Amino acid sequence: MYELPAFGSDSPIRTHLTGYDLVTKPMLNKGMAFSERERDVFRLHGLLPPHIGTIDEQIERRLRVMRAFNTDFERYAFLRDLQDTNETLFYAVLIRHFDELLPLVYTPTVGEGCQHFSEIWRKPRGLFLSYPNRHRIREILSDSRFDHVRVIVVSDGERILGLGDQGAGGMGIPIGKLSLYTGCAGIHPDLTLPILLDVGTNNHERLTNPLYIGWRHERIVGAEYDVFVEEFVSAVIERWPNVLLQWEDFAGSNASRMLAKYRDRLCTFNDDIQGTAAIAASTLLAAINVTGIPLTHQRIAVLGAGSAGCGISSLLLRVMVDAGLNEEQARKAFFLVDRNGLLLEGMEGITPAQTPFVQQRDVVKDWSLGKPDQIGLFDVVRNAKPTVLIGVSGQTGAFTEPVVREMAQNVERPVIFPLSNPTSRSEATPQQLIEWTDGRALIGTGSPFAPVQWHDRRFDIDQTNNSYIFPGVGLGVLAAGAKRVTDAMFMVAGKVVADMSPTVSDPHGRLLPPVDQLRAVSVAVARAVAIQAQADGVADVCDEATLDKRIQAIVWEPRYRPYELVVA
Ligand SMILES: NC(=O)C1=CN([C@@H]2O[C@H](COP(=O)(O)OP(=O)(O)OC[C@H]3O[C@@H](n4cnc5c(N)ncnc54)[C@H](O)[C@@H]3O)[C@@H](O)[C@H]2O)C=CC1
Ligand SMILES: CC(=O)C(=O)O
Ligand SMILES: [Mg+2]
Repeated sequence: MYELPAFGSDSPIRTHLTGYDLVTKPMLNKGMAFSERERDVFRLHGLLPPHIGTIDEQIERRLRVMRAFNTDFERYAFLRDLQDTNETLFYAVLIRHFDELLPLVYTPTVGEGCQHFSEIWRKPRGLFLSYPNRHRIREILSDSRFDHVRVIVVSDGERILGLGDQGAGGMGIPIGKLSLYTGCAGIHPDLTLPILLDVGTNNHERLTNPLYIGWRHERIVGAEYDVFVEEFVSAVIERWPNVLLQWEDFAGSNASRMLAKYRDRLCTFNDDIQGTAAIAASTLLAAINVTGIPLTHQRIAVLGAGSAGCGISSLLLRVMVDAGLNEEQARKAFFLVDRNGLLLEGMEGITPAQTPFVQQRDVVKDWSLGKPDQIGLFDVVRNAKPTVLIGVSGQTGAFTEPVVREMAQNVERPVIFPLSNPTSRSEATPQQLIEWTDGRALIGTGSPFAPVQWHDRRFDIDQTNNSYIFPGVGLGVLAAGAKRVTDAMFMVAGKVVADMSPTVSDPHGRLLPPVDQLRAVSVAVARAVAIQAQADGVADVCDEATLDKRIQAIVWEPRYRPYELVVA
């Protein structure tokens, strides 16, 4: 149909598509920017209005239309449509206006996008692998349109951000994540494939919505679920032996089980566990530049001991061990609080991922508690006096005023990360945290928040989101030709972002580079990840200059190339 050019280059794209077939192909459509000569050669006269435009003009036109909508959800739907109509233009707008567009194509608005996915579905993008089609997975993947695929993001829609089970509507997340692979790391859209494993939904609203696009069935679970996922993964390995497979927004134990099961069989990682951990570490390391309290002296309370909570704790534990603590000392610094309170030895239902972080009963025996039979977050804050408080519970407002004020009494600069998404699920708002700590809190949020004005000071709010990590990890994996993804690759990714923190040179600076620098961040992450992949023996070794060339050769810029007609 058309040949992918070397991505970094402006060499012509060769295609045999003409006329309507050309302008309706999102990856080739240039709208009114087709030149006079191209209109002659590709028989576009009449299909397009006579005006010949530029991409800059198109960006302005689209922005004007987008801004005229009343709601962000309408803007989301508009941008999804643009992506499915003219992909180059979609990315050109995104990259030039990251600040404005990231919250629309990603969190928080993508959450609404998933909730209302069935109402706005218009054109195929990615693959829905539905349980009733389980015998056809290989056939579906075999389509030649997917020959170039190098990165897959897959979800089963069960834990979409903090919004719970969205069934097939969860497809909005793989689409959004892969938009960031292209937007932040320049991975060409044709190398990416969003996949939704449609194994049913337990969301009653979705099941009873006549417009619901998914398989109308309660979720399959247990052995049937595992066999289905196995069928999917083995078909993926067969079709693309070197693909990078990212697991996203799987619920509860499925996330860690699937990662453990497949991480040695293909090049794969779980973003909620590993990507989140890396950016939480970056933000904490940046905060340490401000507080001066070394990592080895930090006490860390985590609300929500699920995928993200355990992933963050595991990586921070490793970083603490690297900083000089032994493992036993480091474990004592973690206080993980889940639905039933602080994780304690002997508690029922402790998962394998939580096991390293259960506290000894001895530690809490003299604590003063609100209720004798359960140790809640307030009790932890009062007694353990954490220096860091991280929220990955999906529970709106769980960082209450008493909790935050108590923490601020014990710590000069409380480090507080309400990481749950979307905005409506945040454990506290930055405004609250600043007020309750008299402006002393160092804050990282999962979703974007506007700057906070407090007395005569303005606080920029940093977005502690895995979007700083996964696009660069993907680019690094591709550039290195890595066969597996190691934990150390996430560790270095986290450290690189910390090294780019404005706090390295300015203790009053913001914690993270602003999101409009995500392209530079992703390239730096990619470089470090690729070098680590080589050091870990999961990629062939090459010198750094070669690596840089490979990264440059992959990074695609959204601009129009000239076209050449291939006569069949
Ligand atoms: N900022 C970021 O980059 C990321 C943010 N997240 C957010 O973190 C949240 C959790 O994600 P996962 O860990 O993947 O989900 P998960 O479902 O694996 O874990 C959530 C945990 O919170 C616990 N929980 C629920 N209610 C609670 C309560 N009242 N008190 C204490 N614990 C409670 C659950 O029992 C569960 O263990 C979501 O809102 C998600 O959007 C997740 C990944 C990345
Ligand atoms: C950011 C992300 O991956 C989540 O909230 O699940
Ligand atoms: Mg996620």
